[in-house]
Order: sequence, then structure tokens, then C-alpha cells
Amino acid sequence: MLKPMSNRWSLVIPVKTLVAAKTRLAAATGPHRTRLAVAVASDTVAAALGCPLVARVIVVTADPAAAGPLGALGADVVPDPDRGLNTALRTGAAHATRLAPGDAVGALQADLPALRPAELGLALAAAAEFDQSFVPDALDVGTTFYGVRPGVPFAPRFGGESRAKHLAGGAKELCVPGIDSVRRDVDTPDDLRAAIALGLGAHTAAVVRELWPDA
Ligand SMILES: Nc1nc2c(ncn2[C@@H]2O[C@H](COP(=O)(O)OP(=O)(O)OP(=O)(O)O)[C@@H](O)[C@H]2O)c(=O)[nH]1
Ligand SMILES: C=C(OP(=O)(O)O)C(=O)O
Repeated sequence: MLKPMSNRWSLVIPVKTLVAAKTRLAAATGPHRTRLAVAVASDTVAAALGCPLVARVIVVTADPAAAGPLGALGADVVPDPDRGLNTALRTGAAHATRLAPGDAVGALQADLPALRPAELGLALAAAAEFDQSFVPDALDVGTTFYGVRPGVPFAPRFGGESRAKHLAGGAKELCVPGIDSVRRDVDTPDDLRAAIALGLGAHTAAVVRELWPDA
């Protein structure tokens, strides 16, 4: 197998308009749902930027209340054309390719509040070995990362049971040990408990402490 030409990545992180975000956590979070969504995205972006293989993070969002804090962390923010998740990702990827055509391009879910830069680095190092690859979520149903080598068409198939869709699209499933934090996306209260057990980033930890002092 050919060795990768480059292992520098542009990562695209999509952030839904906050009023529509994290609805499966609505009952648990009440009026604090959007604050938690921003905190979770902030920890994801901060950890991604802390990974030495990540040259840049491109956040795609239509929401100024997400764009402000995520831009302040160092993400490049691109407006969301509002035609769904995969269109948002393709828009971010096109921006990435214009900025750095020689870098690999990945899509990373915004809801990884326990993400560790070193674990993301393990996933990206594995991804660099394949034209097209992905990391399944902790339940082996969805996807938390999808990426392509430089010059390979970027064809994300997120949404619903996306693990099967990415396999059907020919992407290599990355079975890398020690990357639990990359696979632990948070949609439900059970997911949040699992992320707490892994260790939350500082933004999410602060909101969780305030909402559930005994958690
Ligand atoms: N920019 C952008 N991001 C999106 C869009 N739809 C979903 N996302 C993001 O994609 C990831 C997965 O989103 P979902 O699981 O569909 O939505 P969620 O807000 O996390 O949770 P629910 O409301 O409970 O479904 C999260 O990072 C979202 O912010 C979209 O249309 N545009
Ligand atoms: C959109 C997806 O994730 P979620 O579980 O956050 O809905 C997905 O896994 O493709």
C-alpha cells in the first residue's frame, strides 16, 4: 500500500442552528439546552485544534451564537447554506480545499465533549492510510468522523444509520484501539453519562457542574 503524501488535516465541524440542536437532551436540560450545545461544540473544537495533525478547523454554522465562541477558540467559520448536514459538510470541505489543497479533509461531529487530542491523532494517523475512511460511533450505528486523502472526492453520508451508509459508499471503517473519546458523541442523557465517565472538556464540565452538582 502507498504511504500517505501528507498527514495534515483540515477538519470540518458542523454546528446546527442552536434552537434546533440537541433536542434529545431537551427534557434533561430545560432552558440550558443551547448553552450545553455551545459548550459541547467548544470542547470538540478546542480538542481538535489541540491535535498536532490538525492544521485548521472549519466550523460550518448559520448561528451567530455558535460562530462567536467557536471563532474565538480559533476555528475558521463558514456560513451554512441551510440545506442539511451533508451539504454543510461539503461546503466546509470546499473551503478547506481552497485554503489547503494538499491537506487531507475530514468531517468531525460537533458533539464529542470528551474528545482527547491524542486519541483524535490516532484516528487521523489511521485515516491517512486510506483514500476514504470513517470512525463509527460508540454504538456502531452512526459515524463520528469521515475523512479523505488529499485529492479524493469528499462524499460524507451522515445522518441516521450512517455507519452502514459509509461502508456502502466504500469508506474503510477504522477499528483503532484507544479512541473511545472520538467515538463518544452525545445525543441522549445516557450518552452524556458515558461522556462524563470518560472525562469532559472544561466547557461542558462547567455547564454540567452547574446543572447537576452531584453528577
Ligand atoms: N451546520 C450544520 N450542522 C448540522 C446540521 N444538522 C446536524 N448538524 C450537526 O451534525 C451533528 C449531528 O447532528 P444531529 O444528531 O442530527 O443533531 P443534534 O443537534 O446533535 O441532536 P438532536 O437534535 O437530538 O437530533 C451535530 O454536530 C450537529 O450540530 C445542519 O443542517 N447544518
Ligand atoms: C448524524 C449522525 O449522528 P447522530 O447520532 O448525532 O444523529 C450520524 O451518526 O450520522
